[in-house]
Amino acid sequence: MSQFNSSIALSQFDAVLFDLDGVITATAKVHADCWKRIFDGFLKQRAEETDEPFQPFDIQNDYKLYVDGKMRYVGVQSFLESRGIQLAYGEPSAPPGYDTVCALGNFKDVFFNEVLQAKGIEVYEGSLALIRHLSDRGFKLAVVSSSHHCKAVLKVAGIEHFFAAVVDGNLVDELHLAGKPAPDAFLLGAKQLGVEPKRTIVFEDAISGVQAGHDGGFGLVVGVDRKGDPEALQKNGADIVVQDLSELLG
Ligand SMILES: O=P(O)(O)OC[C@H]1O[C@@H](O)[C@H](O)[C@@H](O)[C@@H]1O
Repeated sequence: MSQFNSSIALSQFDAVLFDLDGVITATAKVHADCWKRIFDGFLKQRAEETDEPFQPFDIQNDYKLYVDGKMRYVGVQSFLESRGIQLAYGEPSAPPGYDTVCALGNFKDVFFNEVLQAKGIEVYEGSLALIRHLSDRGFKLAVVSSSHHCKAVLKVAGIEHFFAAVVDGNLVDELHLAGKPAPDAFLLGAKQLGVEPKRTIVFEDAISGVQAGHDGGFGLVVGVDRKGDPEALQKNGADIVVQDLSELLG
């Protein structure tokens, strides 16, 4: 029997669904930094207008709990709600700005594109090694990400050929699916691969992502702890937690 590591038998599974940002590529940090930049600008302006103290966006807390893994505008809404701030939703076509949920999300996207252009994309070595290992052994692989940049990131990283299906933010929008923490995007990934959720492994670094994997009834949800908080992933649905995917190569 082929072993994943001492406790996971590969023969129990046919497929693997990977989140992108923070699991395959180091782009979770880029997203988090860009969100901080945009929310801090917004919160500073609001503090001046309302005479209330400026309480900055905290990546460790605010990003992790309210934004990480979620669809762009859902993340904005979720964070604003946590601060008791009401803002009109606006239109996805809105120019970047601070006046609506969509404008804030679009503003962040401007920064994200700039940083990506300037810094490029880092693929985690351990993730690439595991992807190669699974691909060589005939596993069906897919990427399931909330990001609209998912396909571009996979392409620039030169790894798109490993994946038989990609469910990204564009497809979630197009099909009007509920984004993570709802399991719909992962379930669509499994459907596109033609596999049973029970025989599929999910890899996720976000709280919203392990919740989605758990609620989708997947055979194994692996939490990838890039933020030094394995308990948060375990509490929200991860069956096991690793620091790096290379740990599963045994
Ligand atoms: O704005 P995008 O690129 O569509 O990304 C949406 C979300 O994608 C997720 O993968 C990230 O964890 C979030 O930080 C990000 O907000």
